[in-house]
Amino acid sequence: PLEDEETRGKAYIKLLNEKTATRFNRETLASWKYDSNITEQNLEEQLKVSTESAKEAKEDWLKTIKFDWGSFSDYDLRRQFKKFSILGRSALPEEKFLKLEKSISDMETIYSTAKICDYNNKTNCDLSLEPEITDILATSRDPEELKHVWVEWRRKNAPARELFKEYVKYVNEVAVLNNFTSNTAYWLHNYESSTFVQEVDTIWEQLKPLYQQLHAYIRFKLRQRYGSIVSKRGPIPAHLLGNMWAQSWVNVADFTIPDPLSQSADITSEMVKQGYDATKMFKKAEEFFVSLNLSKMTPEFWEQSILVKPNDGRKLICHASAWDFYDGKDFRIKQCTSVSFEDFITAHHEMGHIMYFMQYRDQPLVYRDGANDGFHEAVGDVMSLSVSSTKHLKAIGLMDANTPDNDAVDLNALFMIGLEKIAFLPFGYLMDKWRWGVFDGNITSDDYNCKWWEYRTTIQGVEPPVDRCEEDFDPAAKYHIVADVPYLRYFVSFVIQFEFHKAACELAGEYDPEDPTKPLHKCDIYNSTKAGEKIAKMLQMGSSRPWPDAMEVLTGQRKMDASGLLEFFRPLHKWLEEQNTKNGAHIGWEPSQKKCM
Ligand SMILES: C=C(C[SeH])C(=O)N1CCC[C@H]1C(=O)O
Ligand SMILES: [Zn+2]
Repeated sequence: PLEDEETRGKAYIKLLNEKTATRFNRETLASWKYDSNITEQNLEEQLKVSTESAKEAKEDWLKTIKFDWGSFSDYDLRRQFKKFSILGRSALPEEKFLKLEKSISDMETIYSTAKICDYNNKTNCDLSLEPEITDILATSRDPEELKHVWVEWRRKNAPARELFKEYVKYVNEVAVLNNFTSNTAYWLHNYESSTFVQEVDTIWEQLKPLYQQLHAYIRFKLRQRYGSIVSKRGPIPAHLLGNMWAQSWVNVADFTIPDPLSQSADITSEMVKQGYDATKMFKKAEEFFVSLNLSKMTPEFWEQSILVKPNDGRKLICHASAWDFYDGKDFRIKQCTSVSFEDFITAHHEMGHIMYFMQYRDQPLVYRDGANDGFHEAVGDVMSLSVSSTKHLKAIGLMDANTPDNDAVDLNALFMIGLEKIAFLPFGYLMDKWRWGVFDGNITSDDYNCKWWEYRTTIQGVEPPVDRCEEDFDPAAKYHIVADVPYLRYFVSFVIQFEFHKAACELAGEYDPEDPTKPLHKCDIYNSTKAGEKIAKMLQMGSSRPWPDAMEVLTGQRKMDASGLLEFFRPLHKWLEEQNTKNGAHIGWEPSQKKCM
């Protein structure tokens, strides 16, 4: 009878969680070994472990689906069985499984080992994305050099096109084997809402006016700086925005900041001056979490993490990442850290992942995940919103303590955060919009690249510095595309992190909607154990309940909405509108004149 089966099911799922944690630990150790040291042997070992693991997963899955778990009375038991009943990639027959794993690791290896030649010294062809090319895009003000690195990086990644086509075929097969219509539906089921894409579209429509104001202002300033290569009314040339993907504009702050006279020395030079190194950056990030009464990093974290690019000549994947080894104590970050404010923020971002891993480590394995993927990306960023406030930068000595506490200084700080957060939104939106089109078959391999540029020009308002064609494959210039990492999580994160920040700031007594002397953008939750307590409670839930239940614990709300972000940037929005009116800047952009054949 059912109650015996439900009792048996409880015992079964407990063992399955423990067995799966051990298997995930073995898999993750093999992946770490390859990602942190790209060699044929480490790849072979990694493929062997994941193939072995897939076989075990399938055997377990065949037992799991035998239970009539849908009729169990216990919600939690049903939820665990439901999650385990989705087998994932292990559903593929072995040789296709291997082909899929290999196509992804081959694409990632092209990306992680690609090098280009130096524009100013053609004999040096040893420039990697991190740190060399990233630094050039951040600091060069020579449009020809910027064009060179932009085009060359894409030329070196175009060979991923054929591998990507094969990847699309196999991930769609995995989706169908798991009873999803395509990989799009498989990715979206993480958000447990049949209307999630509509919710995202609605939020983007609410945020577009703010983005258009920032875009108009930045285009005006770039035209002042670079002249007619920046048009008055067209999209912004993507290579001039200080970032390989134009997804963050913080590196053009020096000539666009609202009040240059009130701008303190840029934080990066302060960090260099004060002898910051990678370890100090991560220790500072840990200090922030500990100030909220959240956990310290484990000894294994400091022993096993890779916080600076190894200089022993090895090849590795430098894209920053945080790792859970599913044993409750081994948690690591791999980041090729440069001493810069941008990387200081990323350090907080990655440590936010580690914090989440630690907070939910006592959950059953199947719940050791974000409430949705956006939650996982938001944790560290919530801390960074406080760290980036003038109040905090002064408190940790990265901004001169004598800097006056006035609106001009606060507007500069708000502008800096806007160059990161507002600029990102259309990019965070279009990355998966394009991939959903590809997985659903609406975008065929004949128009991968020109559809990509259609979205980039119409949604993000940026254009390539030179004409493009279908032989190019510009999406592969972005890590997440070649590494099979969904991207909607970052758009979701950039919206909900302001809801979390707003709730945390109220708990910390740092923000009061009725008190104009406590606006949201001046809030710093540092040392607020009250805020920390609620954040911890939300994180401890992992994915044990649908994400609105987790959000409700911290914010009292159950919906993703843009009001927190719009409230945070209200003063900047007003200032941008005034500036654009004063400058007669065109709002929005006309179609690009660049070709894509
Ligand atoms: C830092 C990470 C590792 Se989860 C990252 O990929 N991010 C963080 C912000 C957006 C996205 C990107 O770099 O494109
Ligand atoms: Zn992340």
